[in-house]
Amino acid sequence: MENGKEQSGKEQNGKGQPDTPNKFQRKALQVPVAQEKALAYVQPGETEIISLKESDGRILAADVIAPHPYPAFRRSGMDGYAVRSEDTLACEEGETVWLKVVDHIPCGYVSSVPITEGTTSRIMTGAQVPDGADAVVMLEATESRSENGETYIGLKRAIEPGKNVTPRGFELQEGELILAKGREIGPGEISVLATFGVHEVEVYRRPVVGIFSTGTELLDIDEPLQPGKIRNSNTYMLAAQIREAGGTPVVMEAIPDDIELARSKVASALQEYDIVVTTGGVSVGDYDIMGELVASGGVDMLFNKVTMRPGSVTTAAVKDGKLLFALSGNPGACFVGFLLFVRPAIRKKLGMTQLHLAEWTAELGADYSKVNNFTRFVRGRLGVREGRLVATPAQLDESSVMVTIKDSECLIVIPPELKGASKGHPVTVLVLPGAWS
Ligand SMILES: Nc1nc2c(c(=O)[nH]1)N[C@H]1C(S)=C(S)[C@@H](COP(=O)(O)OP(=O)(O)OC[C@H]3O[C@@H](n4cnc5c(N)ncnc54)[C@H](O)[C@@H]3O)O[C@H]1N2
Ligand code: MOO
Ligand SMILES: [Mg+2]
Repeated sequence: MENGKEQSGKEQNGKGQPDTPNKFQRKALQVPVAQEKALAYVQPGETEIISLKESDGRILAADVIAPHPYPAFRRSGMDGYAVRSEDTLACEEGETVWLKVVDHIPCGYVSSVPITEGTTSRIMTGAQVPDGADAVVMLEATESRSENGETYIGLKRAIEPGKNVTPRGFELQEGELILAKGREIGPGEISVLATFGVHEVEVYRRPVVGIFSTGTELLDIDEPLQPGKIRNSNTYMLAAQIREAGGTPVVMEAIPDDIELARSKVASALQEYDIVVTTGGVSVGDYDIMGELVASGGVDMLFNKVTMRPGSVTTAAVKDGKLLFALSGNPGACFVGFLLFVRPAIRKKLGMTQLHLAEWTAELGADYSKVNNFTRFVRGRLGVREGRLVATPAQLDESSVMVTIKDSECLIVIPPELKGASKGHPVTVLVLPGAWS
């Protein structure tokens, strides 16, 4: 049963918990409106300077400009001989052109012998092409002979100017923008930064995100199962999601459904961490303390209902400019609530520009019949059929269902006006982090 906890809560209501009169009246915001409302409180955070060696996955906080051209010198693309192309023109008349070898140029060595008419230097891939030469002939295209202690190489084919020579600045010119602020550092970025000797980088500090779950039913993951109780999976799922988003999770102990305990925990967490995320207790049940906490002052509520499923009860508040996201306890809703609201906030704090999940268009892989007044974000798999992207909804996609989260590659967006959708219908999909990338 999807909302079992609220039902048991109601049974216990007989023990005398009065209902708060207006706690059921919530104004539902559209997802983009709610997202913007929360994101308005987020500014890119502080920056720090770290070693490039440790920078994988971090976000650049400043533009990086090329301090020199790259390549910085004319570079040979082959093992062979550096020549003046005009010396090889005679090959066009069928002659073998013989050139005297005047130097031997390994990588890292700069020849002081310029190439003049009738001469050549043996050169290796990656070495600086000597002055005077404008092409490199591959070793395989040459023959050699020795005469009076000198080596000559013979060429049978003319070579065009520039052949096998990478010009200075071919990849980047001095002063060109290498990487813009807001860029995530990955292997390619590390390669380019290392090339330019940028051994330290200014990056945004990872936002520290405090997490705690609420629920008297929660056991920690190392505890044996007890009647009526469940293990706390949301906290650890969220910690992983926070890490993926670029934040540093701080796992706090779960608390029972005690509003005063939650209040003090929220207050101290908001002082200590950049963002606070809770799960559970945001609906209208008797023990849904987070909904009540947010509505009862101490923090400014931004919203407590969003026109989405799962996660309709996703709640957000702000205190001294810091965001509190109170996500649903239902694992599916917690997962989606994080992706739509918390992840973009972490990414904005990190100075990233692409805050939201990538949006693609796909064909629905199976009929989807559930109708709702709210936009559904249905867990699904992505595949390609006859060259077209296909998104297939999970068999079990209820908010309370945990097990299909692990199989999801996207969230299929089913707006209410579709009234369900049949197989083949074009749908927007939000691609989950890590899926297909
Ligand atoms: N009368 C109504 N009942 C419900 C409504 C409603 O509008 N009216 N909304 C439903 C929707 S939608 C959702 S979603 C849930 C939201 O529930 P809460 O956010 O209040 O969460 P809880 O009541 O604390 O728990 C719900 C469910 O999730 C389990 N849970 C909680 N924390 C964790 C955790 N850390 N790890 C794993 N699972 C967790 C909990 O045991 C419950 O089964 O309310 C509906 N009801
Ligand atoms: O918040 Mo609930 O099912 O809409 O997931
Ligand atoms: Mg509840």
